Amino acid sequence: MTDPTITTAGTDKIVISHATKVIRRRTVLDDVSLELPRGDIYGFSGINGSGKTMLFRAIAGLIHLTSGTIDVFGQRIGRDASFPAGLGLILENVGFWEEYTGLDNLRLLASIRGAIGEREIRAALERVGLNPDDGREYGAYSLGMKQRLAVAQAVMESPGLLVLDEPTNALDVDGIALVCRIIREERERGATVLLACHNEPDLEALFERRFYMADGRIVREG
Ligand SMILES: Nc1ncnc2c1ncn2[C@@H]1O[C@H](COP(=O)(O)OP(=O)(O)OP(=O)(O)O)[C@@H](O)[C@H]1O
Repeated sequence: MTDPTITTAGTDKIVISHATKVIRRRTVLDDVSLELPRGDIYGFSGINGSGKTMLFRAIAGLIHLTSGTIDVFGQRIGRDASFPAGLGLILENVGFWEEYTGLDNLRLLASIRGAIGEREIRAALERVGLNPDDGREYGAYSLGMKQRLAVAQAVMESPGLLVLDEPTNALDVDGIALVCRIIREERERGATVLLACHNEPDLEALFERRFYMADGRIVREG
């Protein structure tokens, strides 16, 4: 029998309805409503503090909305699921273990879901140009290597939804081109991609729809 608490409408889209978040009497997300069909690359632009990261945190289930709802492919976040099933995430301040190598970091993260094994983990590292057998600890990585590892962990489980907040931070020209290629490949695989960035023409060229945010609101599309 179908569980009546599971939302079945909109299984092929992300539906954000009047999403509002107030933190210490400041409205940081203000009545955001969007429908994002599965399978496209959606870009979010806006000045610092306009609410892109807050929106991404809400979609990822990392913050609870003050009011409004977010349904990801038919699952209401915070009710049917704590976070979207099959989520790959890059957000600032999402940490790795400093004293472990990149490979050991990914092994630990992969062990949470148990969905992939050693072969996929190594392939994810190679895909972002990191050597799986590099013995250095994460704490000794350069900023660009750290960002590459963040991309590897986001894509390693072939997620259905990629939420990428400034995924090319700290990357050189080659790194940016590589991440753009990976995002394009992920989209071709069928992933839906939400992407926030600042003046990154290479990333912006990937956007299929683009939303501008200001003061916690979507102010325009285009
Ligand atoms: N933990 C917090 N407590 C209170 N306010 C916060 C917190 N985190 C963010 N904010 C506020 O929420 C608003 C939206 O911030 P957010 O990080 O979503 O912006 P952004 O568009 O991602 O900016 P950036 O381009 O700098 O990453 C800002 O005014 C910020 O000061």
